[in-house]
Amino acid sequence: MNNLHQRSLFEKLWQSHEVTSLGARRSLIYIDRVFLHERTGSIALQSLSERKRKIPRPEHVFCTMDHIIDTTPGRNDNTLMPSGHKFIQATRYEAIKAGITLFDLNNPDQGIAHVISPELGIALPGSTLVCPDSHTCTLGAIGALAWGIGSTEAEHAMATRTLDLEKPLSMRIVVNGTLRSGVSAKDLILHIIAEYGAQGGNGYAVEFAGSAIRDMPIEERFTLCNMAVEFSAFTGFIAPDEKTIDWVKGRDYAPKADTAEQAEAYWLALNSDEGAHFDKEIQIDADAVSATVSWGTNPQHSVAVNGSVPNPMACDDPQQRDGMEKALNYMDLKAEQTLNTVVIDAAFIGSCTNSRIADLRAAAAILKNRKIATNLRAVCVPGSGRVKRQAEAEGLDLIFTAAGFEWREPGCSMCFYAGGETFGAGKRVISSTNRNFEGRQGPAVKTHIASPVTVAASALLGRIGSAEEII
Ligand SMILES: CC(C)[C@H](C(=O)O)[C@@H](O)C(=O)O
Ligand code: SF4
Repeated sequence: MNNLHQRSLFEKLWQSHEVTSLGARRSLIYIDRVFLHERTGSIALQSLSERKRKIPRPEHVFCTMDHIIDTTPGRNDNTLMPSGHKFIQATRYEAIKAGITLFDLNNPDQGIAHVISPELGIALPGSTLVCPDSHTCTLGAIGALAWGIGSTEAEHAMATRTLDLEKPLSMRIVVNGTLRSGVSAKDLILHIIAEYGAQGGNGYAVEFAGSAIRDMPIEERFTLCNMAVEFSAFTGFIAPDEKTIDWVKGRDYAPKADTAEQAEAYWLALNSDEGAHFDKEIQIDADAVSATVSWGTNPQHSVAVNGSVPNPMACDDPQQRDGMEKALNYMDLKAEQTLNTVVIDAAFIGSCTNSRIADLRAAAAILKNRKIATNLRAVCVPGSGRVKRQAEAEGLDLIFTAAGFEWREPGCSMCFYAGGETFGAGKRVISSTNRNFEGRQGPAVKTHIASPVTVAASALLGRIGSAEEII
């Protein structure tokens, strides 16, 4: 039974940040922290400074270099993106002038925005954080209300600490049961998007709940929420629990001493009340999820690694059928072709989806004492300087390089061609990233998205394959 006192987590997060109602589902929402990167943040900073607008609370604004920077060892401001160094230098100049915190190329804490903002305790449970980048929803994993905005909104948020927002509808995705061994959050989110469509979350703020989510380590929760935007959701989030508190505790920008205790008690109360209303609910059986890989040009085009490419003729919706046919054509695949016979040219482990320490450990466990297939190029790019150092302290870098992977400096790298890094025209890549759109990883590149263990296993096999085939 619903009543007005029973509120969903989303209601609690929204109401605790509502400065005022602007009528007709619009509210002015208080923004706790703004995060920027050099690709879009530089534009917002430059525009603010041209209009002579100051950032009144610069201590709440942070900026990293991740998108277009070079990720090869010994890097400098030069990048494969034509005139990319100008973005980097403009970001540096404006960030210093505005007095915000900058994680510059040589900063030991530099990394991908969505990896470092929780890692440093800048994103916190119960807080609002915005960034001109669509994967800001990643931070919902620890119970933050975080979403991607445009550069103009970023200017507004920096200048006023508020944003005028239309309230999304609420959805709860309840995942009960247990994910099978070798099946991770990445497989789960690809499964959900394949099942309910890339538009399935459009207009909704999505809470992930259920026993499989409670059982999930925090690092996998980041992966799950990261792809809420690939489901077209406004954002995705998970109620904080003891695991969240342990993960956040003591981080650089997290509350300290007495305020930490108060904050932790508050965070633990941030969950959906029994009987709270949701505009939509979906139930997923975790036991039914297999290791999953994309075959097409949209994350919705995903199937079990051991399965086969669907036949567009079997699809009733003419628009979707057309999309599937175009995707098969671009990906150079045939309807009903078995996926684990598809030969790959390259493998990539990295991105804000899967470049945290748990991802690298999981991939390294598959690669240990093994070698990647001949004629295959494989690259691993840790998500942050901290992840990289931790991995090196554990000897994971040596496992990757002994297997034949390149080991690089933190950044978005081959997740997105914006920085110019690519495996080369027309190559077929198995990738731990979140987007498989045409040209996403470079001209004519064919991207198959999968979990880090599937990427590692496929790199060894030289074709798409699951970890089950290795162990
Ligand atoms: C460049 C940036 C705005 C973009 C985003 O919004 O997500 C990028 O990070 C991506 O993954 O496509
Ligand atoms: S790693 Fe990829 S998805 Fe994530 S912010 Fe960078 S470009 Fe976007």
